[in-house]
Amino acid sequence: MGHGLYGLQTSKRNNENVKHIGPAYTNPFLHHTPTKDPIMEATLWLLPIISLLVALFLVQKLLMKKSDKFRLPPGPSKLPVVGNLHQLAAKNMSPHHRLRELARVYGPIMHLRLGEVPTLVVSSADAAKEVLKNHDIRFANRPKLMVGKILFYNFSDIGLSPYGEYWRQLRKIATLELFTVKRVQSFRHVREEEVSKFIKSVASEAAFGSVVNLNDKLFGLLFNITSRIVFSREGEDQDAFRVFLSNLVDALAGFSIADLYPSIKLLESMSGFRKKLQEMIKESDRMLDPIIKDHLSKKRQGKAEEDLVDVLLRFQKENESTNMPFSLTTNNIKSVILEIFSAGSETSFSTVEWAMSELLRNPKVMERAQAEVRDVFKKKGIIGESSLNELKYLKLVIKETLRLHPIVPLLVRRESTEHCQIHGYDVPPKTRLMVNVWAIATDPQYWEEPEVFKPERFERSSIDYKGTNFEFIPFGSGRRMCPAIAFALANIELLLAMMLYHFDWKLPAGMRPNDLDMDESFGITIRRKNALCVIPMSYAFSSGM
Ligand code: HEM
Repeated sequence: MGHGLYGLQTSKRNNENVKHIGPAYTNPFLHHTPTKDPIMEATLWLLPIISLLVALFLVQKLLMKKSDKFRLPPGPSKLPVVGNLHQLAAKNMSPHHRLRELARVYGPIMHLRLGEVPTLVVSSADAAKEVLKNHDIRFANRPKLMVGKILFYNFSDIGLSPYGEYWRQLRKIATLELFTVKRVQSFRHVREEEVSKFIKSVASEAAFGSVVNLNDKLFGLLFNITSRIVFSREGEDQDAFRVFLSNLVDALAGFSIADLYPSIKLLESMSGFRKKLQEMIKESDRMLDPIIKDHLSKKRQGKAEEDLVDVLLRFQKENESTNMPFSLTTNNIKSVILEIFSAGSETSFSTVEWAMSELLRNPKVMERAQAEVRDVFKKKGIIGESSLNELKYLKLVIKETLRLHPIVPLLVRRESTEHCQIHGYDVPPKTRLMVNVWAIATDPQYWEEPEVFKPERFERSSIDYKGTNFEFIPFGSGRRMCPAIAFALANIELLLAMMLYHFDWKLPAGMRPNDLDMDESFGITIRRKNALCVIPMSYAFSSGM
């Protein structure tokens, strides 16, 4: 498939030469447009929506008749038009929690209809193996969510692009160029410098016995590391990016009204979702256009160290000059950068925050992990990445964190391309797939005391991150599994090791370990609802380390 399919070159918002002009930047997400006449507006909204819903109901009736001959998986009864949306929204629980509850009633292979979208929800290791291994190719596609169309330049990132030649080529660049172990190692000095700045900043607060908001500090750190790796700059506009990221995560969930009723194109504009995404792409262009321009300028030519934007531009140039059938437009490159940037900061930051939360709630585990880090670093006399391989227990702590808090608990949405049978049930084409990896990783069928944080459970186990042990697949499995595991672990391991080496950590006055809340914010990723606030006490500075 040619790249022309993926670039929206004709549209104004995707004009690669677009420049940010006009007055000083204001964050579009923090402003509301005042409505003129709410009653009139509501009436104008309702009439077409009701007619559309009635039409949709009739179409669904027809479709249901057609699908009678199928043996669909079990699931809760469906209401006209909304399907099972009301059951998913009930109890105000995050989707992965609610889906686990429903799976306990209807079984590990469950059929839902979310709006008009048929959805298969898989909640056991056996069933996950069936869809992600035995039928991997049939579920290797991604649904065409609006966010992919607008924000990722017509699905031209890695994660949302349809299964096909373009994705294959891009995935090859990802695994052979962007996320190789060698590339990850080449950024070691970036991670070490940024983590060292972070440690100093925490130490200065520790000197006063202050309570530190780890959420803010960790986000800032991961944002800086990712900015330097991707485009060799310290992160700018951190606050605006945080809001941007939060909107992006919501949009990726696929729960916007336009994504739930994809056949009603009018809903894209009526719901305001299209407008919001268009504002986001302007914001993204405002951040990325100068970066690309800067990388193309003479200034950067001949720089010894390639960042990820350089790698992508080099690939673009090489393919153009050799007339390869596959090449990348600048919009394609921006789309990949945006994806790496979002995935790179959010996932690692949340994992470290959950790991620290679990360690604070489990002082014995904290003690053992700290003893190991301090022992290894002191013996080797090196505090940094080269000692990480010896931190066996710390690696188990990270595994156990990802078991209880897999950051993408339902995996990134997939969609079936053809009819198939899963454990005797029919799954028609264009069925969306959610694999509840959190429900599987907390299932007593596979895990003893599944709700307890116990890194030792992995001590004599061969379970790894490669996606072949289906009771533990925080990075997914199969063709579309996360290509950046080494990239993610490099950040997480170094950061945690340094935090445990340099500080003892205490909860704010009067709080006992069990008082620390572990509430998740509502959404499609697993994030802490409340910031993690702790008191660091410097440990190692006196020993000159
Ligand atoms: C703790 C950290 C991370 C976790 C838990 C995680 C998890 C995941 C999961 C569950 C998927 C979907 C897999 C599937 O559909 O089977 C995914 C896909 C992806 N991840 Fe990660 N990820 C992490 C870090 C990262 C980082 C740091 C990057 C990039 C710098 C990244 C880039 C991607 C990309 C590009 C895809 C899409 C792959 C495709 O569709 O072919 N991830 N990740």
